[in-house]
Amino acid sequence: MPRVSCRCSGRFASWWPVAQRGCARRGRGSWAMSMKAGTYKKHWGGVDVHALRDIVEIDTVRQIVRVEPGCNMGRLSRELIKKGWTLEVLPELDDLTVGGLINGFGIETSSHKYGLFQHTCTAFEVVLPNGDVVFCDKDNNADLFATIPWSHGTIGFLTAADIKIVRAKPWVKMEYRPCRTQAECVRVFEEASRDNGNDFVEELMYTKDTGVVMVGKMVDTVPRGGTVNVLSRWYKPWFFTHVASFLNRPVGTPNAVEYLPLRDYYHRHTRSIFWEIQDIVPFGNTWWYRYLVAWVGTPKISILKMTTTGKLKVLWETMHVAQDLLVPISTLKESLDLFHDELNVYPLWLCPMRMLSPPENLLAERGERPAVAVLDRTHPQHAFYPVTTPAGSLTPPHPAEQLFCDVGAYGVPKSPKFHFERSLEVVEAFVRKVQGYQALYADTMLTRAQFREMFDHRLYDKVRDRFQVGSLLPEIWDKVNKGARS
Ligand SMILES: NC(=O)C1=CN([C@@H]2O[C@H](COP(=O)(O)OP(=O)(O)OC[C@H]3O[C@@H](n4cnc5c(N)ncnc54)[C@H](OP(=O)(O)O)[C@@H]3O)[C@@H](O)[C@H]2O)C=CC1
Ligand SMILES: C=C(/C=C/[C@@H](C)[C@H]1CC[C@H]2C3=CC=C4C[C@@H](O)CC[C@]4(C)[C@H]3CC[C@]12C)C(C)C
Repeated sequence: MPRVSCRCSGRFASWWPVAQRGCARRGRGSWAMSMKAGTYKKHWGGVDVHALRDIVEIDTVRQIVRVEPGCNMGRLSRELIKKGWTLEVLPELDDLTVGGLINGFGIETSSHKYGLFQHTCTAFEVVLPNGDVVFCDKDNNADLFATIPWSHGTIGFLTAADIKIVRAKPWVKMEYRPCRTQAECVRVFEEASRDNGNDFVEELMYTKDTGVVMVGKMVDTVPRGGTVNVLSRWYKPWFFTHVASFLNRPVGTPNAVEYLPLRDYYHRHTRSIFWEIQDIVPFGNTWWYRYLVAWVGTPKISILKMTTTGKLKVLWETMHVAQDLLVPISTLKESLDLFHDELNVYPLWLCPMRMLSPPENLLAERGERPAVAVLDRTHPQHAFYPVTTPAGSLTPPHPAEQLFCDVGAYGVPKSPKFHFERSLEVVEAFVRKVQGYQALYADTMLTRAQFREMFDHRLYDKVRDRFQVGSLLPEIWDKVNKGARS
């Protein structure tokens, strides 16, 4: 059986005894993007995968990049774009890692075409709790391949992944479409998301009724007279404030168009950590801050995490939310209303994502009728996709429901109703009702039973039994529930 990267496997001989003493975890600790450190990192044995962060190979014939799990998006975008290539889905914060995006979830503004980050992977190399190094793809160990995404390291350690690459063009032609009613915000966003001719689709909602839909296409050149905006320059305003300015244009003026360097586009939210920076450095968008301090760079999330302690930490945990909910697009209006009522946090991030059906062999094994008939097979890249996970949990609730939307709320809620735990429970109950999903980097109040209701564990349980993961590795809920993080 082919292996993705055998050179990693030698390192496990010395790691594994730690895992066998009870449980195992990766060694990234507070460097990780998850909001809080897992307390499991203190109690359970550890396996350090820090050293695995290389780009092993860029195969332009097979259109695959082979990477180790610690490689981050900042590095991948730099190396690939330099060579004229990019990932189908390249999440926007520089420090997000391949391992975290596959074992958790990864999304970007091209997800309306390609699905989640994990859908663009074609093979994984995994070290199982018994020390075996296993290769998996859609034909070999397909069940393992399907269950690694969303499994949060509870089946084994990912040591390498093959990810699809596509040709990159140097510029993104970006059109900003301001919308001034909630109905318009939903309609314009949905129409753009259903159009595969758009390379990138995103919306920032600034109030309940106003938002800017951004539609991007990769292009080779900037036409004469085209407006170029090099977003990464230190003196540029934060991206979300720049986007908000398009709402000030008089109604009826043509939509603004800008040309953004591709890599600047991808990392447009890195400098302002979406918009979290406004609560961390409230004067950070002033001209004097930019000239005196901002040129040094943005504070790293990992550093912020390590330095947020004591009362400040309690404040962040009770007065601030960071939640991403994946909901069927047909429920977008209802979701926006609920978010407004319970949280009233703006800007809100809207990112469309294509929901992909599990492969027929796995559905048949589960005794289910394939929903593939409704997939858009006219596009060659959509002909086959693996199950998302756990256990195909991200299968659309209804075959016709293929488009979902990530609604991201990051900031300090202004709703008078807001109470951290109660509001989170209300929002989670809504997401379960509409058969949506929750991102697990943030807090979840779900009980184990509710969690199993949101994420279908059938294949996941089978795979853990098959590889005798047993008590060597915890279940996902044991790692992500509120009590397991501090
Ligand atoms: N646009 C996007 O998609 C964005 C996504 N995010 C979120 O951030 C997360 C990614 O952040 P990042 O800091 O890279 O990842 P994390 O270190 O936060 O890891 C996320 C999860 O994946 C597990 N994991 C990571 N690497 C491996 C591996 N090699 N083998 C097995 N399990 C692994 C971690 O286990 P353990 O806890 O044991 O280390 C953890 O449970 C995503 O899961 C996503 O939800 C955040 C911002 C933007
Ligand atoms: C998942 C998505 C986006 C998420 C980001 C907005 C959040 C991911 C990690 C979050 C943070 C981690 C740690 C922090 C330290 C604290 O002291 C302050 C807050 C924060 C910086 C926090 C801020 C929000 C995140 C960056 C989408 C794109 C799918």
